[in-house]
Amino acid sequence: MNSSRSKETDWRLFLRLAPYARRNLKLLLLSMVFLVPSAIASTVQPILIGKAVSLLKREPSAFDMPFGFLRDLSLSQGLNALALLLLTTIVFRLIFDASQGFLVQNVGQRITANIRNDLFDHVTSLAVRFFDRTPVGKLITRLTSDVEALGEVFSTGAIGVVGDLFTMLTITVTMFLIQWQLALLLIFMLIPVTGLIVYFQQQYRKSNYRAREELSDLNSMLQENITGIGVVQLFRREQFNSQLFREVNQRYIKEVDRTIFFDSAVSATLEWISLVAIAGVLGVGGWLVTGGNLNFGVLSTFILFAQRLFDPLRQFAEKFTAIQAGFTAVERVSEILNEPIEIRDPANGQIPPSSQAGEIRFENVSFAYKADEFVLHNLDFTIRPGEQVALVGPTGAGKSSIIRLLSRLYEPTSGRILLDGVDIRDLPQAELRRRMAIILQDGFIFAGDVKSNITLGESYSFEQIRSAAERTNVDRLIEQLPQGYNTALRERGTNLSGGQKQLLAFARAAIRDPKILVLDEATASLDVGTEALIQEALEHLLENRTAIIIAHRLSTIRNVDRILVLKRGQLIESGTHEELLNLGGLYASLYHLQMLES
Ligand SMILES: Nc1ncnc2c1ncn2[C@@H]1O[C@H](COP(=O)(O)OP(=O)(O)OP(=O)(O)O)[C@@H](O)[C@H]1O
Repeated sequence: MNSSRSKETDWRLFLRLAPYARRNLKLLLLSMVFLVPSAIASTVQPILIGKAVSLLKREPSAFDMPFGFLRDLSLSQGLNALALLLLTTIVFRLIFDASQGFLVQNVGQRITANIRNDLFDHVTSLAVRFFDRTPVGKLITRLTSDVEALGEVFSTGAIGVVGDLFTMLTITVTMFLIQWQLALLLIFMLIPVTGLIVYFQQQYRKSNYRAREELSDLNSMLQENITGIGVVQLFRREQFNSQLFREVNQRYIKEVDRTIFFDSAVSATLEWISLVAIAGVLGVGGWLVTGGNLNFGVLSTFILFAQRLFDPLRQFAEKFTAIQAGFTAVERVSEILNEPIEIRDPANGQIPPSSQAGEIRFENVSFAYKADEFVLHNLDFTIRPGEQVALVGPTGAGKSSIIRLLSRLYEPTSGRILLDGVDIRDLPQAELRRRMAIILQDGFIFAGDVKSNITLGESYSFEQIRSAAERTNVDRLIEQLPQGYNTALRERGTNLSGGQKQLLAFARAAIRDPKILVLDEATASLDVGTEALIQEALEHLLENRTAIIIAHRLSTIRNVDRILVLKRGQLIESGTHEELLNLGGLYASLYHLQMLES
C-alpha cells in the first residue's frame, strides 16, 4: 500500500517535470537516441571477444551467422578483423557516450534554470500571509540547494540511467538468443538484487527528505542569527544560540548518516553480487563445457556479460543517490510551486479613471490574521478625496493592519474596501499600488545606488529624481553622501542611518506622484530638525492628495482634517483634534498624557 502510494507520488513528481522537458524536447530526444548505438556497441563487445576465443581454440562457434566473412580468412587475419571491429565499437561508444553526456547536462542546466526562474516568480507573487508562516531560511534552502540537487541529477549523468536500463535489456535479449541456461541463471540473480536495491532506495529517499528538512531548519536558524546579530550580541545570546544550533546540526548529521548508510548498502550489495554472478557462470558454464555442451567462446562471452549486466546496475547505484535526492528536491520544490497565489488580479478588472482623486471607503471590514482571532472589527468609514486623516490608537490597535488591507497585502475576512467606488479586489494590483505610496517606519533599501533606490526599476530621468528629492527636502542630505546620488548602498542599507533610509523613502513616494499617500510612523526615526524639514515638505506633498497618517506623537497630526481613534480593532472616536479634545475620550486622555510628558 505504502509502496504503491510512493510510486504514484513518484509518477506525479515526474509529471511535474514534464512541461520543462517539453520545452527542451528536441535535445532531450536526441540525447536518448544517442543511447541506442552506445548500448548496442556495449552488447557486441563480449560477442567479439567470445568469437576471438573460439577462433584461437579452433572450436565450432555458437555465433557463426554474423561472422560469415571470417571463414575465408587466415587465423591472424581473422583476429585482426575482430580487433578492428572491437576498436570500432569502442570508438562508437566513446563518441556517443560523450555527446550524450554533453547534451543531457546541457538540457539539465536549462531545465534547472527554468525551474529556478519559475520558483522566483511564484514566490514573489505569493501573498504576505505565506511569508508570515514560512521562515526565510526554509525558502532560501528550497530556492538554492534543492534546485541544485535537482541540477545534479543531470550533471552527474544520472539521467543516463535510461541508457543503463536499455543496455541491460539488450544484453538480456542477446543472452537468451545465445544460451538460455546461462541467461536464466544470470536473470535469477538479477531479480532479488533489484528487489533489495528498491528497498534500500526507498529507505534512502525517506532519510534524504528528513535530512533536507533538517537542513532547512539549520538555514533558518543561521539566517535568523545573522539578521539579528546585533540583538544576539547585545543580549549575550551567543552561547545559548550556539547550543541550539549544535542540536539542529546534530539532527541533520544523524539523518545524513542514515542516507550514507543506505547509499553504501546499495554499492556493497552490487559489488558482491557481481562477483557471485561471475562465479556462478564459471561454475555452471564450466560444467557445461566439460560435458561438451558449451564452447570456450560462449563461456568467455557470458563471463563478460555477467560483468556487464551488473555494471549498469552498479552505475545505477552511483547515480541513484543523485536521482533520489533529485526526487526529494522535486517534491520540495513542487510544494512551493503548488502553493496557491491567494491574491490574484481579477479576470476583467475595472480601472476607475486616474483623474479621480482617491476616495477610500471601508464597508464593514473585519479581519483576522489567524482564523477567528479578529484584529479588526466591523470598520466602516469613508475618507473623502483630498482629505487628510490620522489613525490613532494604542500599540496593537490595528492601525498598520488597516494599511495592509488597503494596499491588498492581505484581504479582509469580511466586508469590502472601495477605491473611488470600485472594490479593490476588482482592480489590478499594479494599478491599485500605482495609485498609492506607502512610507513605513523602516525604509527598506536594496543593494544598488541612491538613484536606483528611488526609481526602484522604473524609468525616471535624473532630473525627475532630483526634483522629487528637492520637493521632499531630501536633496541636501543626499548631496552630503560621499558620491551623492551615485553612492552605493549596501543590502538593507547598513551604511545609512535609520533617518537617512526614511528620507529616501519620501523621495521614492514623491517621484511616483500618487493620488493617495500613506505614512505609517514615517517620521518617527527622524531628529526634530530633520522632522521639521520633512514636515514642511510634506505640506506641499500632501496638497490635493488623500492621506492617511499613522502617528504616535499626537502633536504631529494636530492639523489633519479628521482623526480616527482605534482601540482593539474597533473605531471608537472620530473627529477633528478640537472635537476629540472636547469629547474627553481616549484621544483626549492620550493627548493630555503626551503633553504632560513633554
Ligand atoms: N503578521 C501577523 N500575523 C498575526 N498577527 C499579527 C500580524 N501582524 C499583526 N498582528 C496582530 O494584529 C494586531 C494589530 O497589529 P497592527 O500592527 O495592525 O497594530 P498597530 O496598531 O499598527 O500597532 P503599532 O502601533 O504597535 O504599530 C496585533 O495584536 C498583532 O499582534
